[in-house]
This record gives sequence, structure tokens and C-alpha cells, in this order.
Amino acid sequence: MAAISLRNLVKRYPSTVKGQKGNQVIHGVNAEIADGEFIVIVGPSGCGKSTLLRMVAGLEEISDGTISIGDRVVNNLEPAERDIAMVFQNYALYPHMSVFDNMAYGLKIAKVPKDEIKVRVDKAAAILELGHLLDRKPRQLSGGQRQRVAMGRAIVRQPQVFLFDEPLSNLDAKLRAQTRLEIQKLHRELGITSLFVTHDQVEAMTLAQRMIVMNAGVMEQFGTPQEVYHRPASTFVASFIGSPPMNLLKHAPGVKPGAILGVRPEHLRIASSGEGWSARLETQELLGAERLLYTRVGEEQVIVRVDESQVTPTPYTNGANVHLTFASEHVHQFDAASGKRL
Ligand SMILES: Nc1ncnc2c1ncn2[C@@H]1O[C@H](COP(=O)(O)OP(=O)(O)OP(=O)(O)O)[C@@H](O)[C@H]1O
Repeated sequence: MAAISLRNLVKRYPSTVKGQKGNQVIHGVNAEIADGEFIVIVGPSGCGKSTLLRMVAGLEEISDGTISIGDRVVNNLEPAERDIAMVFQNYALYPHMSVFDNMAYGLKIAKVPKDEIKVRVDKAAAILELGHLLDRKPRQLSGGQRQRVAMGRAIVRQPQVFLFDEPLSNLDAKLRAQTRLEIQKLHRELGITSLFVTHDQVEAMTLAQRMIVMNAGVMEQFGTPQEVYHRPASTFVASFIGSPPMNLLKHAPGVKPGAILGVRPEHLRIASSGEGWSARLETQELLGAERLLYTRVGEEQVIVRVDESQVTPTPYTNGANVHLTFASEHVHQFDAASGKRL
């Protein structure tokens, strides 16, 4: 196991057009990751999260800055010398090999003795409940089972660091939720420092001990899921984490000039009369246990999320004039120009 240190990390891809400047996709990322931590790197498509992970893995050259794993700077080390194991989105299993051989392959190459290989594969198979599938070929497995074999192959190597690149995105919603729990359990048992890339904020919130929120190659925030949800560092983080996203208003009553006021849909209350912002209820969606109310305050849309079990005896009527209130501790203020938290 090992800590990971990312210092002033920069990635520029060379231009494919001769004479043109390259494309910078990572802009000076700094992060100190403790030994044994589970870190999720989250952000929208194209924000640079895979590039960041691949730089740690040694699959992409580092343009500037340093990466350390444990007490070694790894910038110039080959992937095989970095003591990491990576789990990919497409599992990358060998189709002609059995589950056992897929898990054992890396160890065979590394010339680990045969009986030691058997001990390690059997142990990983037991942890992942793959023991009864060791003779099967990948095509005879379900997507979730293939995913576990890919994890097993990483575990048997007993690396210092696990790197996961969207490993759950090929699974259906139910299996994804179940595999999330398995990954959490695995991390509790093995305690190996892990970097996990996803574009899915629910995956990030539920798996991360701390999360790195990326936007256009910049680290917008590095914090626990609670910090990121309760104290988003920018309007980007505020609207990326949380569903539906935080309401961000420029013109509502009480918003200072040059500022943006943020309040989450779940922190707004709705009443037919009284104090607060005057709003018009335009439309609504019933999600089961919750209802989303789409209102308009002046020119701006404000979404309110209400718990269905607390619906008032008077039904919410589209077109009605309503009042929105919120507690002051739930208000977030951002600078309108930079988007940063004030
Ligand atoms: N080999 C390359 N050459 C040039 N540009 C690249 C290369 N690989 C990636 N990029 C660019 O770098 C940026 C970051 O890509 P990256 O794959 O890291 O994003 P991502 O956040 O992982 O996205 P996704 O979730 O879609 O996989 C993108 O703008 C992409 O177009």
C-alpha cells in the first residue's frame, strides 16, 4: 500500500497539425492521497479524468509536474514497474483462457511459482465469489461476473494501488448498484489505495472517501462527499453534484449584484401564502417517493423537491402562485464572474 502525490500535473497532447500548438487537457492538478484511501475522480465527458488516471498508470506521458507512489517519483517508470493494477471498463479478459488462467496470467508472466499462484487466485476467487467459475471461459459468464474476474486479476497482483477506469459502466443499473457495494467491501477488506474514475455522480458520492471533481482539465474541488455536497467550491460543482442540480439564481430578491445565490431543490419549502419568494408553479413530475415542482421566480426557473409523504392536503396546482422559503444555512453564495464560492 502507498500514498499517492500529484504535484502540478500537466498534460499536453501534441497537435496532429504540424506547426500548431498542442492541446493542454490537464492544467496543474495537485492532490495528496493518503495510504489506503479510496478516491473517486468524477467529472463530465472530456474533462480529463481518464487522462489523469492513465498518467498515474504510466500509459500517458507526463508533460509537466510529478507523480509519486509511496516514496518513489514514478514519472519515468514503465507501467509494470509502478506496482499498480488497473481495472478497465471493457474488462480486457483473454477470451480463450479460463477464469483461473485469466487471473493467473500476470503472475505467470512475472514468474511467480505455480503453487503461490494457486494460493493467490483461490483467495481472490473466494473474496469475489468466483470459486465455482474458475474453469469457465469469459463468454460463459455474465457481465457482472466478467467484471469480478477483471477485479480478481487486479487483486492477485497484490499491488500498492488499484486504478479503476469506469469499471461499472457496462453493467445494468441493478448490477451496478450491487457491484458498488462489492467494491466497498473489497476496499474495507484489502485497504489498498484506490483511484476510481467515473462520470456518474451517484457512484462518486457512494464510493468515495474523498472525491476529485474535474472540469475542463481543472480540479474544481477535492473533498469528502459531504464537503462537496454541503460546501461546493464553485457553481460547476454545485450543479454537477446533486440531482436535480442546485438552483443558481442571479436576479431573485435578495441576491447581491455580482453574486449568484444557490439553494438546493430539497432545501426549498413551498406554501400557498406567506413569506419568501413569490413564484409560479409551472409544471411537476411525480418520481414515486418524491415530487419535483418546476416554478418560476421572475425570469428564473427554480426546482423544488418535496417528499411525497409530506404533501399538503391541498394538491399542488399547475399555474398557482406560491411562495418559496428556505433556511439561511442552506444558502450558498458564489461570485458571478469566477463562479467560485464566496
Ligand atoms: N490521444 C489524444 N490526443 C489528443 N487529445 C486527446 C487524446 N486523448 C484524449 N484527448 C482529449 O483530452 C481531453 C480529455 O480526455 P479524457 O479521455 O481524459 O476525458 P474523460 O474525462 O475521461 O472523458 P470520458 O468520460 O468521455 O472518457 C478530451 O478533450 C480529449 O478529446
